[in-house]
Amino acid sequence: MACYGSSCREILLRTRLDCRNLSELKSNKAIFVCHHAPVPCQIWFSCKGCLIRTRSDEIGSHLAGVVPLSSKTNKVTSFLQHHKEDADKDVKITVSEFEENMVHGQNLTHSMTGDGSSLYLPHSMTGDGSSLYLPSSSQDSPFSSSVDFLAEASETFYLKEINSRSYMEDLLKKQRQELEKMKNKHNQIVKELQLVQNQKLSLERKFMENCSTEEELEEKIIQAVKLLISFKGKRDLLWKEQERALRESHKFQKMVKEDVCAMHVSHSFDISFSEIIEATRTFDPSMKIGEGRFGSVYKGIIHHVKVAIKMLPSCGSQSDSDFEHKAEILSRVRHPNLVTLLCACTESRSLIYEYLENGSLEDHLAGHLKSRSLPWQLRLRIASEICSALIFLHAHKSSIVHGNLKLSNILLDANFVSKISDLGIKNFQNGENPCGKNDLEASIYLEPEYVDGRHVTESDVYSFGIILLQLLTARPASSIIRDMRCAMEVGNVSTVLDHSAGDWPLEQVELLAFLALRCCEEKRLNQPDLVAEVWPVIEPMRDLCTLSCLGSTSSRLDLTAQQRIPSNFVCPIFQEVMKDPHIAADGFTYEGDAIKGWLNSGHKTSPMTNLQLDHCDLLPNYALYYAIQEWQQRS
Ligand SMILES: Nc1ncnc2c1ncn2[C@@H]1O[C@H](COP(=O)(O)OP(=O)(O)OP(=O)(O)O)[C@@H](O)[C@H]1O
Repeated sequence: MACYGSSCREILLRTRLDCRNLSELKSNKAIFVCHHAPVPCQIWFSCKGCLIRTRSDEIGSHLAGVVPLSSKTNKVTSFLQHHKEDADKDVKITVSEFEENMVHGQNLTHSMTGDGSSLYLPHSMTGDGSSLYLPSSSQDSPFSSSVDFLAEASETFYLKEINSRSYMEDLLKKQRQELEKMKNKHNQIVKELQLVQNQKLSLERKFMENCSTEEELEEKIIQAVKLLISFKGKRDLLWKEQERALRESHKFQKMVKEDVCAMHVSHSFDISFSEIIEATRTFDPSMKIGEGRFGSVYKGIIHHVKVAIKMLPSCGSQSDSDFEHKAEILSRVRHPNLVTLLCACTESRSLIYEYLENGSLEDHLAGHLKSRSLPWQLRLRIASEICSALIFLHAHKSSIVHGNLKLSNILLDANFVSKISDLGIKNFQNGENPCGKNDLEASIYLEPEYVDGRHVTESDVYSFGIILLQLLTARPASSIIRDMRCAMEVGNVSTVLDHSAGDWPLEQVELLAFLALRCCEEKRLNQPDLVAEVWPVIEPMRDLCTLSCLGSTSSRLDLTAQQRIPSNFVCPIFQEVMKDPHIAADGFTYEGDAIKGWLNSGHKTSPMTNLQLDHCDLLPNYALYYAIQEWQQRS
């Protein structure tokens, strides 16, 4: 028997009895209990089911009372169950219990627990205050019965313990499984947490990057805004400068117009010879443009206007008034595609024309100029312009016939707008006809029926046919009709085309070639009518060219003329870029003021074709207006 510290509120009783020596108690506790328990208490010491000693052996007392075990069974069992913690462990009786039993003089029964340990049972446990009788090892001794009972109880207890243990083990197993699950879950959560932390880190990194990008962008925005502000300032300045320049330009244009008007109004050849000398720097060779059958041509500036001065040879019998009169009549014939006769100098028999900067069609098609070859779009447009001018002339009340139409007389202005020159020049020749058969070059353009020396409109149609063929082929006029006819017969116009003009639209080309050959018919009667047959074919081609030029930024026409003013932006009457374009009944677009002025002055015909207008209504051409605006902003 062992006792753990007196401060401990419980006494652990354990009997370690040596069965080999039954006469002596070895356990100090047992000895203590034996000595200190109240005398009336009966104490049995047992070991492994054997009664080894009673206190009577020690103190010579005898049993105070024997209580039959059977009547006490329940209470003992419950006591045992109550106090037994584990079969292998000690049985505990609290000090208070023990002392109480000691104080009240209750008997303690020291009983076996089945494993050799001993137990004191207070008498109170028997329920009636009598002490527990534990029979001896003999069959019928009370101690022996007690041991059986204890064994039985222990067995029951053991079984219950086993059940409880298996239950506990199951429980434990489940709890372990739960724990395992929890662990797995925990691990999973830890992993997820790790993942989230990684994501958080990368997000933080991105956030930092974004922050720095944002700062950079902000910086850039600030710089861009500063730039914008400075650009706006510059733009405002430029606008002001542009306005000022425009005002000056308008002023200048007004001056020029006034000068030109002054020339027109006078119509009296008030250009003196000294002015001609001044303009030509005394006929400086560097001012000479060329020499024709009707005289030399010089360039010069008169009244701020660039002009071409044609010095006619002295006209013999032709009087000054005759010269002046003829010049005056010619100067009144105005068309956008006719070179305008501005004034004349009777003194020197000079005719002063508007100056066209881009030379003649002959120069371009014969490759005399170093500039690029004319693209097909421009050639088709030129064809329509010449046709338009001829229709205008032929529709004139006196039916004006040019009579000297050829490539060298088709001039191109700064915008590559074509104009027919030398109109009526033959009227200044006395008697002799400069376009006689002896002039080989000029004769090629003459119709075969030209025999009587009298030109008729059909002569111009024939010449126009030759010019059309030359525009298509750029071949010499001498063999051009034959060449084209051959090509048409074998159905291969392409072989005679001038491919330096680009990819011709063959469908249109064939139409035009067919029309040109009809113009070149030997019999006048077989020639087509310009208004009824030629114009309806050529006009759509002109529109096609305009679309093609506008649509294709890479076209060669653009290369040559885009930097210049697009011809359709220029008013055919004012010859200026239009500010307020209006479409008239003839389908042409004019500057609003120009066409209104034309109509208000009593004209009922088209300024372009001289044909009667169906009506005098005008329609604003907004599409062209916006195109001009856009172009002006770009350039
Ligand atoms: N208004 C003009 N602007 C610019 N150049 C012109 C003008 N008129 C004529 N020329 C140029 O002057 C040159 C001579 O022209 P001109 O009309 O006198 O002779 P031609 O047309 O060559 O032959 P022809 O005398 O048979 O008509 C040509 O090269 C022509 O391009």
